Amino acid sequence: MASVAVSGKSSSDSFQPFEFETTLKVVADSSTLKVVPSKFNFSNEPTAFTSDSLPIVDFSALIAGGGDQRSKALHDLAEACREWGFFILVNHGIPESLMNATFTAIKQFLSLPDSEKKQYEAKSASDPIKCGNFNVANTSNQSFTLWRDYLKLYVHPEFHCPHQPQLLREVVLEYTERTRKLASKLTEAVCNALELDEHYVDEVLKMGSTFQLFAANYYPPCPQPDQAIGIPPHTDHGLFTFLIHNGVAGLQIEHEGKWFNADSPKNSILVNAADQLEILSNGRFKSVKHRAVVNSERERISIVVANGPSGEAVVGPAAALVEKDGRALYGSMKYEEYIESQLTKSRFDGKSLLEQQMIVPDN
Ligand SMILES: O=C(O)CCC(=O)C(=O)O
Ligand SMILES: [Fe+2]
Repeated sequence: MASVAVSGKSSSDSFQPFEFETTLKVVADSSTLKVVPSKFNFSNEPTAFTSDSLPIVDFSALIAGGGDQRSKALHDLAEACREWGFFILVNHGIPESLMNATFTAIKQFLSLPDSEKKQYEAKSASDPIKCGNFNVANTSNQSFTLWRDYLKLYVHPEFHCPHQPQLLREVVLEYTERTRKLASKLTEAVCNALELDEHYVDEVLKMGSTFQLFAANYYPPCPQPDQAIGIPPHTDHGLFTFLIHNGVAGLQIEHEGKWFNADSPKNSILVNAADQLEILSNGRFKSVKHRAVVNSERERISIVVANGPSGEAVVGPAAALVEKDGRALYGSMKYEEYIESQLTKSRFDGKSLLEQQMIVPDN
C-alpha cells in the first residue's frame, strides 16, 4: 500500500470493479460492432475548436537559462497557468527512446491475456496497482461505462508496478523518476513566480515525498464517437499532470467556455495545472476541465503522470497570497484526504471536489 493512506474502505459511491468478461478491448475488437453497446451510452458532441496559441514553455530556459531567458520562461509558465491551465513543455530532457519504450511496454501489458491481468483487477479505488475500467454516473445520474481501459499505478513515495512484462517495470521506474524531477522544478518555478517563501515547496508541500501516480489510458476505435466518451469532463487533483500520447488526437480542454483540441507535438509533454495549484495560488492559476473523446478510426493511448504534493501536506491558499487578496478563496485539506474523496465519490457528477473547496463569501 502506498503511504498515501487512502484507506481500504469500500468505495461504494461510484467505484465498481472491472468485469473482465466484458473487457472493452474485446468488445471493440469485434469487427461486427456497428453501434455502441448500451452500457457505454453517453451522448456528447466530440467536435472542438483548434487553437494555435496553446502556450509553450521551454524547460531548459527555466532551469538553466541566463537572466532574461529565465525570466521569459518563468513569465510564460505563469501566464500559461493563468490563461489556459495547460501548456506544451519542450526541451524537457526526457529521451524520445524512453517515451517510445514506455508505449511499447504499455502495449505489451495490454496484450497480456485477461487471465494474467485479472490479478490486477481493481477491488478497491485505493489499490496501488489496478486495471480495468470505471463505471461512472453522468449528470442525469445514469450509470455508464467509459470507452477506455486503463492501468493505474501508485509510483511514489512507494513504487508499485506489475512484474510482467519485464520492460514495463524498467521504463515506468525511469519515466516517473524523470517526470518527478520535472514536476518538482516546475513547482519551484511557479512558487517563485508567485513570490512565495523559498521554504514553501519543502515545508508546506513536502515535495520530498511527493505522491505520484502513473496511468495508461487505452481508447479503442469506437463505431459512434458521439455515443460514448473516453473520460468525461473533469479536473485532475494534483499539482501538475503530464500527458504524452501515441500521436492520435483526443484530449480536449475547456477554454473561455468552449472546447479546444489539445494536440501536442511529438516528443513534447502536455502539462496540466491541477487542483492543488489552483488552491495554493488562491485562484490565480486554473485547473481547467478537460475530457478525452474517442474516434472511429484509430486506437489511442495516453500516458499520464499525476504529480502531487506529499499525501501528508495540508494544502490551502498560500498565506502570503491570502494576505495580499484579503481572503482565502478555498478551504485547506490534507492531500491524501483530497485524493480519497475524489476516488470514492463520483467526480464527474454535480459539483467537483475543487468546486466544493471554494469558499463563497457571506454577503
Ligand atoms: O487521455 C487523455 O487525453 C486524458 C487523460 C486524463 O485526463 C486523465 O487521465 O486524467
Ligand atoms: Fe485528467
